[in-house]
Amino acid sequence: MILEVKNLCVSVRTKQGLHPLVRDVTFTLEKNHCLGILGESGSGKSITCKAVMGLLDERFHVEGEVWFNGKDILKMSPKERTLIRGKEICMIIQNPMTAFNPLFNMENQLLETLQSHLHVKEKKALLSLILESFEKMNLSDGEAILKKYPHQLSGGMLQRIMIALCIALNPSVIIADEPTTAIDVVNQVEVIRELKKVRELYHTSMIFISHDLSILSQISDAMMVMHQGVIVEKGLAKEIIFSPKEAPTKELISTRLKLIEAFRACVKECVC
Ligand SMILES: Nc1ncnc2c1ncn2[C@@H]1O[C@H](COP(=O)(O)OP(=O)(O)OP(=O)(O)O)[C@@H](O)[C@H]1O
Repeated sequence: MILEVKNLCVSVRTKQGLHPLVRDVTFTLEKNHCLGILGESGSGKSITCKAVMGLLDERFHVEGEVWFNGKDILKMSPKERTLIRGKEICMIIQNPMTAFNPLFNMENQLLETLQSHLHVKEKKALLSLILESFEKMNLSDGEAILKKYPHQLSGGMLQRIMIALCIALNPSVIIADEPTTAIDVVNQVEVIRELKKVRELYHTSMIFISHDLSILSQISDAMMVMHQGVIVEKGLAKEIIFSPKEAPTKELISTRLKLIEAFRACVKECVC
């Protein structure tokens, strides 16, 4: 096991006191496995992962344990956490447009990120590492990409650049928080394909968050379902998909199936 989360509780401070957002979340991430976190919007998926990474600010009250390499991330100093983030645990966020600074070209910001995490100053070595990672992500003409600013690249392209950056950092764990939500369906397929490739090439352990069961089913080994801030079901991905036990899981699966059936009927009507 590479990551163990025990009894994680997250509350937000309000004028009326602490308001609970996530309660008693316990799970493990096995080495070289992908854990899919499924749940409707607002069920607590992102807050859970941000808490795991120690990314929540002082407005939030976090309790529990997050064990990584024999150390509890929640007990670490901010400096120790910064050393783990990026180098050991990388996060791919929902909207790639907000992940990059619009004022700098890709070369400047990718170099800066790699320099700060890898402690390598030599620009030439880092640039070749970036270009190598671009190639692995099927991003052709890497040199031209590096000269571009974020607004000159599509969402799908930026998401693949973010994955390439993760590859260059070679972390033990990647947390992908709805990485396909903000991009079109063609790019969604490509991003999933690239993330699967990362797992095959680097044996990276992964947490993949989504409200879309069809996407999760393509990449997850294990799955846990969240509903209103708690885990309602967890197990092997196949078990959850083929024999869901809890009402929120059944609801998510039947809604997805209804959408697929409605789309099929629509296509059939148009073709006939
Ligand atoms: N900054 C914040 N301040 C207060 N409450 C928040 C904040 N961010 C999230 N929440 C609340 O925490 C709960 C869980 O939100 P979270 O973002 O984890 O949901 P999610 O399952 O990731 O949903 P989505 O798929 O829409 O991203 C929600 O009720 C949300 O309103």
